[in-house]
Amino acid sequence: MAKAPSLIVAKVGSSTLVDEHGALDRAFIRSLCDQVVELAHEGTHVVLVSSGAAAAGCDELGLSERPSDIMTLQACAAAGQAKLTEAYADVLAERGIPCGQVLLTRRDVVDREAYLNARNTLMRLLELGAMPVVNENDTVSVAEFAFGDNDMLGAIVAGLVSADLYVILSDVDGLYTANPQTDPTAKLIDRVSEIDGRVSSMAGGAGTSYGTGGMASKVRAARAMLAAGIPTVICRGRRERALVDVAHGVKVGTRFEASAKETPHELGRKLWIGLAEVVRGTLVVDDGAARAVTERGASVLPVGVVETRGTYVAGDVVDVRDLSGTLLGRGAVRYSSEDMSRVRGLKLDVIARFLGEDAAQPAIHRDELLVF
Ligand SMILES: Nc1ncnc2c1ncn2[C@@H]1O[C@H](COP(=O)(O)OP(=O)(O)O)[C@@H](O)[C@H]1O
Ligand SMILES: N[C@@H](CCC(=O)OP(=O)(O)O)C(=O)O
Repeated sequence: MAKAPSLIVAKVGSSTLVDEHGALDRAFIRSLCDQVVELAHEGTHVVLVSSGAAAAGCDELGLSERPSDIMTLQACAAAGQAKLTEAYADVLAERGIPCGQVLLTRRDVVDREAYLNARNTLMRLLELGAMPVVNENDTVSVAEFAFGDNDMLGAIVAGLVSADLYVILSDVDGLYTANPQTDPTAKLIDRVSEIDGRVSSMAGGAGTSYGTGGMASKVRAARAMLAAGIPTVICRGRRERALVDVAHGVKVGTRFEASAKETPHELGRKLWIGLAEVVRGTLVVDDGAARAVTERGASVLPVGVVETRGTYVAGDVVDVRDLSGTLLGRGAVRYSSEDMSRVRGLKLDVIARFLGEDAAQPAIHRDELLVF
């Protein structure tokens, strides 16, 4: 029998958290917390990524339907987040478990220091026997800094804490060959080992007015987890004991099994860069550099960079593309765009001679480069 996971990140969607009247479904929250407690007794910790703030806030503020303007939506999220955390905290307290609220934005994972602080907080909460409840900080996240959907936030958190398993609890049994709400012939897929264009094209948008990303965002998150070597299961959250069964290795929903080329631990640092969608520029590399990066996992050296695009500072995330424009990877660049245009095409010893030893660095170090 497979070893029980010691750390699970479980993401639960809005459509699973609210009842048919749009109010928080406390019976569901109780059953979810019961499962978390049962797993804790077995030595499996759970970090919960919970959506539902905007949905709960609509109910709290007396709005009959989900607003479409961003400011009212953010106000709903603020009102609802308080209710949501209170609901988890009350139920967990009855079971003797404290809960800690962690609200993140994409900016937090792009910034290395904030990323480490978030990780330290999550790990410390677990050490202290508390369950972290994570959500996007919707009141400050707008436009480019918004995760937009919590499926990817959950994937980022799973990478952040080097989880053994990522579970997406949704309002559907898993990934079907087509949206089962509109296609009655759609079949459930129980296992996926590679996400190609065929798999991606099966996954459509959200099924209810509460959900935001639909199956498409879950499959994107699963793809990131495959790259990180973290197995991912998408299943129906309301299925009785869904989380416990998945943790026990029962076949439930759709399982995306990682190819495990690299261990999650090794990939943890790179994942935050690869998933950061605030990309400030592009390095175009020659064929030799492209081969070195993709075949040998080498760093990108200035000598292989033929073109730099965009305006960035050292530490920003940039794309790496080959001469035909294919995206090879994404990494944290060590030069500003201004310096990059000076050093591109030069060998490190030449850069050292003209600019000093300290200035002679890889354009992107292999440890800070996620190759796709
Ligand atoms: N191929 C597919 N398989 C399963 N569900 C799909 C598929 N394509 C689209 N969907 C829709 O995705 C929905 C789940 O996503 P979403 O509504 O965002 O839920 P959540 O609130 O759990 O994030 C399903 O209810 C379904 O309507
Ligand atoms: N941060 C938002 C949730 C966004 C989101 O991704 O929702 P869902 O698609 O239901 O997981 C909220 O709490 O309302």
